[in-house]
Amino acid sequence: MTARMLSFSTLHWDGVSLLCLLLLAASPFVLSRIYASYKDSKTQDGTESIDLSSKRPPTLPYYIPLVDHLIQFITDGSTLLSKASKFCGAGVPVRISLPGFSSYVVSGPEAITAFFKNTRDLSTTSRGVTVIQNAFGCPAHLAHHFKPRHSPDGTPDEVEQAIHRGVQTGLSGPQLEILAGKFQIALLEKIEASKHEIGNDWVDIPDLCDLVQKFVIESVISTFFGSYMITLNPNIVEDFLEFNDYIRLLFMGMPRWLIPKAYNARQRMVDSIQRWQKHARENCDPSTLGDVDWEPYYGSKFIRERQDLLTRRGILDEKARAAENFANLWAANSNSVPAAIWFLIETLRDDCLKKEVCQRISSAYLIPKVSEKHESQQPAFDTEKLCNDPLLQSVYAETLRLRVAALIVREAAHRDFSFCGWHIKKGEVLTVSSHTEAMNGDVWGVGKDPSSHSVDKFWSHRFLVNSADPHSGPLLNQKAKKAASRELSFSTDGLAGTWIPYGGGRSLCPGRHFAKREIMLTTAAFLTAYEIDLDPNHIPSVNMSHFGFGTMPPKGKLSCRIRYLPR
Ligand code: HEM
Repeated sequence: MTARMLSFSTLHWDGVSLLCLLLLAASPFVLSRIYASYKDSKTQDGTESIDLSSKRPPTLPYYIPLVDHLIQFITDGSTLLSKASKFCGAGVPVRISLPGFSSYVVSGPEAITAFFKNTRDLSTTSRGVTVIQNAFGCPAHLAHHFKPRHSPDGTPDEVEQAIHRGVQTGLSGPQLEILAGKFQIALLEKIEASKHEIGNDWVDIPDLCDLVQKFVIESVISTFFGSYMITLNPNIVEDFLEFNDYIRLLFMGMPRWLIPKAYNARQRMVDSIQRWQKHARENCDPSTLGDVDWEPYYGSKFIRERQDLLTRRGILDEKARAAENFANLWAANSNSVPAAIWFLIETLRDDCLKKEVCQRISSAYLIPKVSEKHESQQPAFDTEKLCNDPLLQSVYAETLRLRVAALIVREAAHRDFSFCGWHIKKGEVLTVSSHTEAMNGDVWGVGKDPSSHSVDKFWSHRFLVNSADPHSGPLLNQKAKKAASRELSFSTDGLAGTWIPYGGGRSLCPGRHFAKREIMLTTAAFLTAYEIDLDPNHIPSVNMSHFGFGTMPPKGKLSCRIRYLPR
């Protein structure tokens, strides 16, 4: 069997056999590890209590020393994280261990709120450097440039603060609305152009996701990076999707000889981005652009200013700059695109919901003025109206609750400290799992009929509160409201530390406002332009292999028939 024919899991088990042989050779060491594992398992079945006086958090038991929790993390990360969160109950950090890396899993709303608030002791230091190198191809000797820099008092230095401010202002306020408008126009143009292939008669297509992600990713890329990023690199969407399929293995630093296709896809992406950087540098002088919000070379003001910040940070090498631009391109697409697809799928799967959603969308449809010659050059939807609609917001929040599985990581960068009464040493890492909290049956509301709306199922109305109905709303124990009204309102009240698809604290995802607009506009544009019939015999399932890396996409292909709606 050649290395190419081996699946990753086969390889892994071969590795395990090899490890067993090595373990025999190193038996004294192994025995002590097995004893440690046995000790931990005793604490689990309650025959020996955890030594609270040491104030060191417990470890989740594992049975194969050296491999520790690796196999379970790879094969079923969701169950591993859930076990860790239940091991000693909410609020007790529990250590899980992978070869060369270990982390304490933090669970429960109070502990997670403390985790996000403690920006003094917990920072994001280590991950950026490893990720920019492993996943985005920054040359190893330059990766240290991406280490956040601090002033002597431990606070981020001037350039770090400028980067943070740049992301916040570039993705909110007036710039956000410009980006959302650009995105909407780009998407509508692609849908309009598809009329040549999808006419008024039904067409069978093998995978709806392919169609949606092609249109949405291209629109996001041209919104942020300018139209030349696409014209210079016509295969960028395909390369991105292939790269993204391997993201987990790349993040983990899997060597090239094991995953050559991943490295090739990554290289094509880096080459494309470098081509774009060179083209923009040669054809556009940013110093002449002043306050321009968008132009075709660098795209958005946000990305243009980011290039200047890279220079101020001393990152001059083109490959290192490409790695950072690549990281931004990935952040802008990897989570929101599958989330947009899920929003559309859930709406299409339920006729009643589809009817309601279509009504809300049509009330946000802006009737084009007769004087407007180029209809497709104008936004068609009132984005604010879409984003404030209670039902659409509930579908959006429920989609993220169910499909986002982000592992939010912080490090005790500066010193030992006490976390919820437990001693964490300098350099140790703490992790929060958004999906584990999203599945916490002690917190989430399940309506009047818990079996239909259990936490593992999609329920479009979960985030809608009817103050006259104590069973409504996202919380199991919804607090009674003063004035009883039958009107449904969207609410995430009481969900701090529980609904956390965007992380929290200082690193709370700055792209969340754009993502919300992108997700809603995608469904609005598709449902207005097309009639889509999903295959009723196919129930879409979730690709859990993306667990830990943000939004988990649908698994496999989603065949459907589609036609352009006559207007
Ligand atoms: C459904 C869509 C999205 C989800 C679920 C998501 C989730 C996340 C999460 C969990 C983090 C880490 C937060 C933390 O450490 O506390 C993050 C960070 C980040 N996201 Fe998003 N994101 C989404 C969309 C976007 C978009 C559309 C953009 C850009 C346009 C973006 C840009 C970023 C950036 C730049 C960071 C790093 C922030 C920092 O380290 O300070 N995200 N995102």
